[in-house]
Amino acid sequence: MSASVITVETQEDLSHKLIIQQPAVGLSLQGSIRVPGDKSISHRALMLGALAQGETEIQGLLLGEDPRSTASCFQALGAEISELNTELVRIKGIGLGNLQEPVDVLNAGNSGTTLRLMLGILASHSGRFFTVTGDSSLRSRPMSRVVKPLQQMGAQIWGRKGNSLAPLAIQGQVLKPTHYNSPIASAQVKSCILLAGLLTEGQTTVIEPAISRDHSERMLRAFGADLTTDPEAKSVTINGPAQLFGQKVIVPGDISSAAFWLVAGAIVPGSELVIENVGVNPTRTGILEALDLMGADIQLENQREVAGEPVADLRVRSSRLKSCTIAGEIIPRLIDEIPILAVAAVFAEGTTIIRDAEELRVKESDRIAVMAQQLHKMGAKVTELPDGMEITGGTPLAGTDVDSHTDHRIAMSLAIAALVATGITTIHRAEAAAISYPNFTATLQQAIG
Ligand SMILES: O=C(O)C1=C[C@@H](OP(=O)(O)O)[C@@H](O)[C@H](O)C1
Ligand SMILES: C=C(OP(=O)(O)O)C(=O)O
Repeated sequence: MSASVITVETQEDLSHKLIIQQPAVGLSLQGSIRVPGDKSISHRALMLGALAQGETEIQGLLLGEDPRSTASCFQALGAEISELNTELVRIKGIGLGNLQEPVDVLNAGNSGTTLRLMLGILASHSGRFFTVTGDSSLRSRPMSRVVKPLQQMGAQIWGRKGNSLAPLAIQGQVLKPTHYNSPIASAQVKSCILLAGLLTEGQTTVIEPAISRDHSERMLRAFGADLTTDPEAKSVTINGPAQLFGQKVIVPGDISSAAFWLVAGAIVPGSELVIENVGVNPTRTGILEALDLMGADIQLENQREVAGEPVADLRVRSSRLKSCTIAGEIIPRLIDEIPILAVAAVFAEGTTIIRDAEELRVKESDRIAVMAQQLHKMGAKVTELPDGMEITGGTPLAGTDVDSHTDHRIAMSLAIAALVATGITTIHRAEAAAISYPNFTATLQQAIG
């Protein structure tokens, strides 16, 4: 209840310790909050704005570190992007095919989306040479999932471990269209190939095993690309070469960031929170379906469409949760929310089973192993499965030292768990939250009053 429940300590190595102390009288979360702009949409708006002819205006851009990485890469490629110090950003596009050859390595930082989507763009810009890298986490994440289909299109890409790990070198080529049956449901793979198809003459098609987020499809169409989708066949086709024209983009709040407050509101007794202006694109709302299955009390209010994306305010009230099984086609629609869902499961009656989520092992950290270890340290009953977790709820959590492993989603999930743990929880390397949610701690402070 008091502001001193939360303290941030900056360490000598500039990492942050987020210390959360349980007050004598239980805290609850109240009021209305806003979450920052959607990260997936922010990346795409920056990239398409850079590639389009004319000016693009983006309202509500996420000012997190990942979109900053995208912006700096596309500045190095020749786009003029206004400073990322307000959520209103203007871009003077360079026009498709006109990227400059940068004189230095492009650095995607911690962002898989930046690197994988950008690879499709770079590979199709013929006659130019590019080198790309990222931080130590990104340099260990698999790139063959995009390198292989790009090579089928004629791309020339080199890197360590059979061209699968960054740093990568790319010699841009005139590509040929492909009909790609992706073995994984990944919006990054789908988007990479569609972006490579922009400059490629003919029809480039991607088929996915399950539907993944469709922000690229929506935005490519809005910028003028000729794109068709067949939801039954789970396929998308782009007809190239395309022309893109600058647009006004309004970025809704990120449901992946809202997920922390949805779970916090559900598990902290006596809470009632409204999270305003959240994107509720059906390819992203797996978290709402999973929490509904668990008995959470969440209402969608003021549902509307904003610049081609569905948006709503989400009201959550605390309730008793029960276990559920999360597997199959829903996984790509809640993939980034699994760490915080694991926290919800700790407070649910019964055993929650999460399967078919092996993708989590190759995110910013191995999110299965890290969440299982850290929640276990706090006293939770969690068993790692090769492709998920089994979590038996009902054991109270006790505050202790936990570590984000420099993964933003882990840092924030552990902070929410700490709200219902006894004593003091110290989250090491909590600064990672700024990748997708720069004001996370301030909002946490605001919500607990
Ligand atoms: O396309 C995107 O913006 C994203 C797609 C997902 O990754 P995958 O495509 O690897 O599943 C998700 O985990 C990531 O945070 C953002
Ligand atoms: C996996 C994530 O992002 P990316 O793949 O872009 O690094 C995420 O934001 O949880």
